[in-house]
Amino acid sequence: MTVRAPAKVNLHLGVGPLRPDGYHDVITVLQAVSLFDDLTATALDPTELDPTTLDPTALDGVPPGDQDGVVVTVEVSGEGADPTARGPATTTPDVSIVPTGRDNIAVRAAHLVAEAAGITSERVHLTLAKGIPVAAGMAGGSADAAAALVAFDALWQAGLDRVALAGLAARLGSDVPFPLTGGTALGTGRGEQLTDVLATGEYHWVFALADGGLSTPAVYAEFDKLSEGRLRTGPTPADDVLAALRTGDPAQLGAALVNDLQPAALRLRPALRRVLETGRELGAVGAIVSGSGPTCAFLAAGATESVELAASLAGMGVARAVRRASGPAAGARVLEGPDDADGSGGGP
Ligand SMILES: C[C@](O)(CO)[C@H](O)COP(=O)(O)OP(=O)(O)OC[C@H]1O[C@@H](n2ccc(N)nc2=O)[C@H](O)[C@@H]1O
Ligand SMILES: Nc1ncnc2c1ncn2[C@@H]1O[C@H](COP(=O)(O)OP(=O)(O)OP(=O)(O)O)[C@@H](O)[C@H]1O
Repeated sequence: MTVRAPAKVNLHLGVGPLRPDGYHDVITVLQAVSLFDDLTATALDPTELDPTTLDPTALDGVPPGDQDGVVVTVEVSGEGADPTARGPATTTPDVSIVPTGRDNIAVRAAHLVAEAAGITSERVHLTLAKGIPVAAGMAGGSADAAAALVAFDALWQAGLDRVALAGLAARLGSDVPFPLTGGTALGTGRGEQLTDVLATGEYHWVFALADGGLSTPAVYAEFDKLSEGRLRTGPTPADDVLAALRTGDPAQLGAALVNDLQPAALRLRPALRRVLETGRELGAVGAIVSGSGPTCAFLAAGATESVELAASLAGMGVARAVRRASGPAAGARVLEGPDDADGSGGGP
């Protein structure tokens, strides 16, 4: 079974002061965009993990005590696939590499579904075909976690409803509930409490991907440093973005984009300033760091303009890669088969 889940961009990210629990209250407007991760879950015969025949790397990261119960192995391709995965261990942790053991967020999602469904012994192999850049502020891990919740709920016939899935999602991360639903939504609390917003129109985005990732906690910590000594009340409300979304006018939305984490991301990655300026000079109607960065998101006036903007940005050589996407995109859903590779659900 394959489940496809979308990336996100924060159209508004208002951040309040640090809370006692280590999180920040936020008011955010999230839009799902058409960059996807595809998660394929294949149930294995338990003998396929027989220790005498098993690939010795298949249980990497699985504590010995857990190897008789629910075992989920992971293989990654695309963005974040570790070229040295089978080579010697390195000492420098790289946030832009996707882990394949128990710390992969999709595996953590599988264990939560197993717990909720009373599953104690299953073997499943996951392949993650990642189109969403890693540690890039586009919620790629969260998309995989959402996809895993949907996949394991179906595979193990757990019968979890949307509310139950959203509850498990919030336990996995603040960004995880959103890719379950997709579209455009308002997030409050630490970002996990979602409500629908009235949005019209289709928006054409260009994303400038950066070399290496940025750690979300590090960016929030930098935000705290920058806020020191300033009187901060709650997070800034999203009124301008919400009003722009009702009009469907990209220029109005572009002018209303807000990201309170942007100064922190720019402090950690000063080179992003130049990327944002370049996009603006090339005619983007909006330019912003996506979430905790380091991806820069540019809103184009329309589809044609986005093609031109992407080509020009790529030509300027300011980014590792440039991707076009449109929003809002659908939330996590099962692909019906090979004919559904475009994610349309196989409908007419
Ligand atoms: C930057 C955003 O992507 C914007 O949507 C999110 O706020 C981050 O969401 P996420 O990656 O799912 O983050 P979580 O896994 O929940 O939290 C990771 C860490 O980020 C920081 N964090 C996250 C969310 C939040 N509202 N306040 C925080 O301070 C905390 O240090 C936390 O320990
Ligand atoms: N399935 C996964 N895909 C990507 N990263 C994962 C996954 N599982 C665990 N991780 C780890 O999570 C970290 C954050 O990766 P992710 O791609 O979700 O970042 P992000 O897009 O910046 O997150 P967000 O926008 O939600 O703050 C990475 O450093 C990575 O090592």
